[in-house]
Amino acid sequence: MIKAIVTDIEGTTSSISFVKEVLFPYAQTHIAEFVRQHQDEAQVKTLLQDVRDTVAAQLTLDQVIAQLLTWIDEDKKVTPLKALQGLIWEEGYHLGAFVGHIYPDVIDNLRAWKASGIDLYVYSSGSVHAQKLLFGHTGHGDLTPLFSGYFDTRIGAKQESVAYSQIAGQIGSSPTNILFLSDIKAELDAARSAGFQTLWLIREGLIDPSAEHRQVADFDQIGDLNG
Ligand SMILES: CSCCC(=O)C(=O)COP(=O)(O)O
Ligand SMILES: [Mg+2]
Repeated sequence: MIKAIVTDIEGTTSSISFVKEVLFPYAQTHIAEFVRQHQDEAQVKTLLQDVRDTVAAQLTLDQVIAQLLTWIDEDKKVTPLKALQGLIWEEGYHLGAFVGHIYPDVIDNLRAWKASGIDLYVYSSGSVHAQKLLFGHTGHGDLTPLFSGYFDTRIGAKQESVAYSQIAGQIGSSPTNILFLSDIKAELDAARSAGFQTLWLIREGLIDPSAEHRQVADFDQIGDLNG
């Protein structure tokens, strides 16, 4: 019996190209100016300190910015970078520079699952703030009322099973009653190790019926979860 669904974003609810060709370049373009402008504000100050704590205490502001740009290039899921990206994307959403991409098959299925009593959660490397912005500013309106909670790297890395145990604890459900959706096998392996049920989204490419996790091309193929 599925009582809760936890979904990944990039490659699962939303296209990889939206994240890699729209969101990441926007952060890349604006991060230096954003950091310089907001460096004395408490939230940004703490995040810049987190970068120094991760790399080296004596980094100058220019060196911190250079490190952040390197992490963006390398798609590193480092918590202070992900938090800063969220703050920068907030400006982008509010200026109308982009809207959050959601695959059309996602919306009706999320609504149907929620209507059937299944609680919906998000787990992404993007910060919780960035997740709420994306689902709050989609081409299909504000989808945040569908979700009961959000998790990011502050609860743990997505390829570590302990993160999923923590999530199950916070949801307050047995892991066996939680379904995790992702496009990344290592994340699905970690979730399964924690006892979750899993589904592998293959948005582009061929479905392999013999794969270790059941593969689907989109949310429509998932079908009736508790039927
Ligand atoms: C919250 S939208 C931006 C997604 C993001 O920053 C990212 O790194 C993608 O991570 P995911 O865990 O959703 O694959
Ligand atoms: Mg993903």
